[in-house]
Amino acid sequence: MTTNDLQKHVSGFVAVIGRPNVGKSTLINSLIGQKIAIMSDKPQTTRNKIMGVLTLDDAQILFIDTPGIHKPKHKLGEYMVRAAENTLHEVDVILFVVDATAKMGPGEEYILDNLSKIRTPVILAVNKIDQVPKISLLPSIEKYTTCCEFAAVVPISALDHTNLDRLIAEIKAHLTPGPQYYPPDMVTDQPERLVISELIREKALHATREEIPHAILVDIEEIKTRVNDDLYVRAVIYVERESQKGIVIGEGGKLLKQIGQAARKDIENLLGNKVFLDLWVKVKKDWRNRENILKTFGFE
Ligand SMILES: Nc1nc2c(ncn2[C@@H]2O[C@H](COP(=O)(O)OP(=O)(O)OP(=O)(O)O)[C@@H](O)[C@H]2O)c(=O)[nH]1
Repeated sequence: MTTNDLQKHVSGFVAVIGRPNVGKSTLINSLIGQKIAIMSDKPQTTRNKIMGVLTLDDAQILFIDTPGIHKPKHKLGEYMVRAAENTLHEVDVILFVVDATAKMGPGEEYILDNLSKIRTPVILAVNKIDQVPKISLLPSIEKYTTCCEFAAVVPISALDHTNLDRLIAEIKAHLTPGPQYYPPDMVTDQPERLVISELIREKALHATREEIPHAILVDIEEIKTRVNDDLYVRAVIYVERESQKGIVIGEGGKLLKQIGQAARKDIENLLGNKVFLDLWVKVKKDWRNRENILKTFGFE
């Protein structure tokens, strides 16, 4: 990059917020083009902040995928809300993602109320427009624009990649000249173990469907590089009750094996190494309400 290019180069942080299930992970994945954030059909699965880095010729955008803001129900919920709110003060732009197929509800009102206390510019991304007729789009957008001021409003489909260029342009307009923080080939600054635990969690949630809503926590106990750069990973899936342990393991260990195989494939794709995944299931009663356990897993 020449000095002249550097002067034109902008960079900054963007917090992606929105009610669970509006499509934040899908959007980040579509923008960055690589699977880094957890995806699930169930709400509130994004528990850790996963950062994706979009490197363009003239800009570098660092996305922070904040955990879904919602009213705290337990300690983990409180952590998520606090972390998200702190982040919002520090970023250059807030990307508020809403679902065009759903009415504006208490979840959005709660977020809007929080946003009104923050001076960071907010871009409203109205997602899933592939699912709604054009005629009903405007009235639903107006619900938001009449009550709040946005730096921009961009209707998008994260799934179909519709209007994502415009979204990027709007984001770029709010960034200031700055350096490339990360090398261009870097898509996430998360430690390997966080990404690996997210992938395992995603597979476990997917495999157990409705039976274990959010009672799963994954801890990576060990990562070791073996000969030929093969990776050995020992991970524990923590559940809250003995009965849930049985569900995750499945008959004759069938389900756990399935979770392990699916996760291993994704980890190998992501890291480009052959992986040996040593997967365990353990019970830790009521982990959601224990602050020290949260700390152990890196939730400061
Ligand atoms: N039709 C349609 N579906 C979408 C679009 N974007 C996301 N989805 C779907 O919406 C569901 C939720 O998407 P996610 O990306 O997991 O949502 P999220 O906001 O990250 O959810 P949390 O992590 O729980 O906060 C998934 O089934 C996606 O496939 C879109 O543009 N169009």
